[in-house]
Amino acid sequence: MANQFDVVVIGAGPAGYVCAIRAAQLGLKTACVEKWSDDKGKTLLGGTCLNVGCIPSKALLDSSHKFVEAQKDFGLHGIEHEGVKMDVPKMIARKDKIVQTLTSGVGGLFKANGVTLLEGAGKVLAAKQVELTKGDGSVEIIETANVVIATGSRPIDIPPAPVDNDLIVDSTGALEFRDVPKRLGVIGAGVIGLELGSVWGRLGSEVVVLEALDQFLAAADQQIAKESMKIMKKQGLDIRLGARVTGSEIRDKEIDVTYVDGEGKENSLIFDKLIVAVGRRPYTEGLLAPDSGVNLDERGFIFVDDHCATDVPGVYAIGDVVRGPMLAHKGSEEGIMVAEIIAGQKAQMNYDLIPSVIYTHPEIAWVGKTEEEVKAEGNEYKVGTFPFAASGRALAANEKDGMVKVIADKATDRILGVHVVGPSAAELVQQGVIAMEFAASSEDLALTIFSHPTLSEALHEAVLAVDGHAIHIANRKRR
Ligand SMILES: NC(=O)c1ccc[n+]([C@@H]2O[C@H](COP(=O)([O-])OP(=O)(O)OC[C@H]3O[C@@H](n4cnc5c(N)ncnc54)[C@H](O)[C@@H]3O)[C@@H](O)[C@H]2O)c1
Repeated sequence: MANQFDVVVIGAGPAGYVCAIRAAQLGLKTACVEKWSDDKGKTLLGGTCLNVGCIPSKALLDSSHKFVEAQKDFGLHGIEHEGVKMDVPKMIARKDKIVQTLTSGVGGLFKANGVTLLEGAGKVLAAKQVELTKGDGSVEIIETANVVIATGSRPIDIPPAPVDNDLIVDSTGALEFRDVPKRLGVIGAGVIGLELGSVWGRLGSEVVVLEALDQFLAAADQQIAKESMKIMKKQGLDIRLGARVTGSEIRDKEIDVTYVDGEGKENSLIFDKLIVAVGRRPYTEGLLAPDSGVNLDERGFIFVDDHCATDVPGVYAIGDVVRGPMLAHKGSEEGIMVAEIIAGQKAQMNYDLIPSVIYTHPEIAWVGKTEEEVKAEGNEYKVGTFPFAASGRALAANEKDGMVKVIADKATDRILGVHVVGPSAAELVQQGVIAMEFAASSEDLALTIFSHPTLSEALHEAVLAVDGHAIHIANRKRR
């Protein structure tokens, strides 16, 4: 039978929908399969990121930040106010409206680019056929020259704290609280735990974050992690490291959580709500027929090479369902790479320069290597740092917490890593991503003119500090 499509993408999250749009742009006859629907049966596009992840959490982070500013910071500016209150259902409704606008926007982009939306669950069969099971239970077999799997990830459940979607919730449930819990427990001081803990903490919850590891933000540069921990504790987040949750019991609308601390002592805490944010796992349930030929790795991710090709020629996998950081922008770039490869281009992606961001306030962001990684590699390196407390623009904005840190190779001066905790860290690190993508040295950035007064000047000062030339701080004496 002739192929109905050149490409069938399974999953319409930021990896899948971007791949489908790029494939269609390149003249490939493209379909995208999506099974997620709302309670009225309407298909929801955009995946975790748009529906229950990046976008709704940022909406709540922005609302809760404005609330804190109004409550605590307006007075500093001489803005008189009293009785600032938060209408939680209104905040949630604003978030829902943003999500709805963006998800329907993806549908509009599919139409504009000629991507066919196939509503239902996709399954990869042998010989690259895709089985589509629709909402009414009917099944259709789709013939295609290429398949791209982009089915994403799911929150991990842990036996000591099973999610009941009432008192114990995952990251999705934590976006839907109708009022502010008085005592909020969070299991996991990862990205989700810190972001959602911040939202509800700012609105008035007493937040305790229980983290099994002894180290805070183990993947981040540890100087930045320590600075971040200090700032978050100052904001009132009670972060307990080395705290391994061993059990939970629901009694009378309360959760009694037990955890073992660093000394091996058992402790217990009572919460009104508990968020479980202990990581995500690849979502492959019901996806692969036994004879599909697509293999998983030992951790359950779809096994792919550097170009996202699976073991079956013409079948690719991208995004959270394959190795690498579970980040929307990583999945989207993989989607573009794969669409271009299918179209016959020689596309590749630079996995060394994927930026990471934690959208707390201030934000924590980085790209490239941490000082710990550079040290472990044994190469000589230079470090420049600059605190926001010495930035005029940061002081004017009442944003003096945090710092910029730049690491450069001692011999070549090439920038190896840019790490920021502070105001607009995500945007500042993006400048580092661009510089590193062009293999810049710290001197290249030092010779660049930065507008005054901007937060970006903190990055300029940090690269100047790499060679002891910072102007607005005392440089460390060179030995
Ligand atoms: N801003 C962003 O880019 C963003 C936002 C949200 C999610 N994400 C991605 O989604 C994925 C999931 O996020 P996450 O925060 O759930 O995972 P994570 O892996 O970032 O953090 C989970 C944390 O939970 C801890 N943990 C595990 N079991 C525990 C236990 N029994 N008791 C106490 N602590 C325990 C782990 O040590 C870890 O520090 C990540 O890959 C993340 O990068 C990214």
